[in-house]
Order: sequence, then C-alpha cells, then structure tokens
Amino acid sequence: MDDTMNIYKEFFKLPGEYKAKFYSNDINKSCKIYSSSLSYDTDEVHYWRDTFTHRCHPLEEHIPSWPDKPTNYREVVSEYSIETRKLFNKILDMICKGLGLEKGYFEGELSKTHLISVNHHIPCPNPSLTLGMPVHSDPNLITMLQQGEVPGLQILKDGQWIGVKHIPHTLIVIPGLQLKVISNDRFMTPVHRVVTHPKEARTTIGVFLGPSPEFLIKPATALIHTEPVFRAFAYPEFLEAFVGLAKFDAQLALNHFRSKS
Ligand SMILES: O=C(O)CCC(=O)C(=O)O
Ligand SMILES: [Fe+2]
Repeated sequence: MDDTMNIYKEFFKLPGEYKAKFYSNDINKSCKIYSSSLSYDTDEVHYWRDTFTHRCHPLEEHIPSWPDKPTNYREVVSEYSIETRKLFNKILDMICKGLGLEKGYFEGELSKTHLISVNHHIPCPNPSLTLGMPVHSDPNLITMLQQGEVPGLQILKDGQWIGVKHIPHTLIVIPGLQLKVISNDRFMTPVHRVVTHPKEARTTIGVFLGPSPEFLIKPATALIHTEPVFRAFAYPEFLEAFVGLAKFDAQLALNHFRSKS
C-alpha cells in the first residue's frame, strides 16, 4: 500500500511535459489525466483536483498504456491491481452471504471493469471557495479508497457532513449504486464529497469495480419478493442518465430506472 501511494506521489511530481502526454478529456481513452472533471470547458463550477486514471483488468491488455515513470510504476501498480481485485472478490462474497445470493454472484460481467482513479489536490489557498470533489455517490458496483494522511473526505449522514478519519493502512469500502440496484434497494450508497486543504497536498487512490458495458443489470431474482424496484438496463445507459440527466444526483438517476407500478 505504501509503495503504491509513494508511486503516485512521485508520479504527480514528475515534470509537466511528461504528464501532459496523458492529458485528455476523452471518456473513451483508458489511461488519462484530467483536471476538475471530464467536461471542464462546459462546467459552471471547477473542482480543485487532478485525476489520473486507467483500467487494470485484464492486466496484459492495459499495461502497455500505463506510464513507464516512475520506473517501477508498472510493477507496483500491477501487484496492487491483483491484490485489490482479490480483496474485492472476498468482500463481494461476504456481501453475497449477507444478502442470501450464491457465492460468486458478482464475478464475471458484473465486475469486469476494474479501474484505478487517483485524485491529487494541491494545497488550496481558500478552501471556502471550492471543493476537491463534488457531492456524489459512486455509480459503479463497489469502490475501495486508500486515503493518504491529509483529511478531506466527508460523508453525508442525517443531513450533516462527517469527516472520515485517516487510519494508516486501512481501505474504505464504498458500496456503489449498482449494488443498490442489484440488491433490489437493500444496500445504501453513501453520498460523499472532498473538501480542500489550505496547506497540504492530498493524494488518494480509488479502485473502482463496475459492470461490463454490454451486460444487463437488474435486481437479483432471489431478492425480489413482490416486485423488482428497478428495471433492467445496461451500465452505459445508467451513466448517461447519472451524468447528463441527473447531473450526479443519485436519487434522480435511480428514479429514472425505478419500475413503474
Ligand atoms: O478522494 C477521496 O477521498 C474520495 C474520492 C471519491 O469519492 C471518488 O473518487 O469517487
Ligand atoms: Fe466517490
């Protein structure tokens, strides 16, 4: 965990000319760095962050697009990808047990997309003017976050923003909106945001598991007692509604997919 965090801290310190090779707002490009959001030019509000992201699975397919600096980037991040995937599978199997689904229910198409997304926030001279990341819920299946020592993540609970403490060598697990849909509304997906820090730079590593674009997502049959709460959809349709129609408002996006009764 420390090696991976150090790699990313080093990565963000690399000369701008090297990082500029990865700069892109193209949603179809896997390995890219961008500032604020993927729609910087049209957004009314900008966020105080640079994000570096790329796909991690299957490794052999994606490694050639990864950075070759710092020199051990590919080696360290490959191992991190393998280990986080194994941990995700364990957590998802525990979730299956808790929900009463057969072991391995989430394996395969429901968790095919595995990506890393690293947020880097430089110190912000006036944190009251901007957020490091907007208020949102994660749209994917499940997320794992490795936070550095600088605080910033907050979770909305009973109308109040609660800071998430940094505990060294822990990972924060965030159930995404697809888990809510598949569990037929039994899982809750937390609303969260990131505030900026006036003095210190902050780096966090997010690992995101999500469905393959072709697969049809719907509430698990075993969890439907009377009616499915949501209709079936493919993940790109969900993302389009989440980003375009709902502007990252999870409830609005979910309402779009609620079964009509
Ligand atoms: O940086 C953090 O602590 C949170 C990041 C996050 O919520 C996200 O990438 O979806
Ligand atoms: Fe998030």
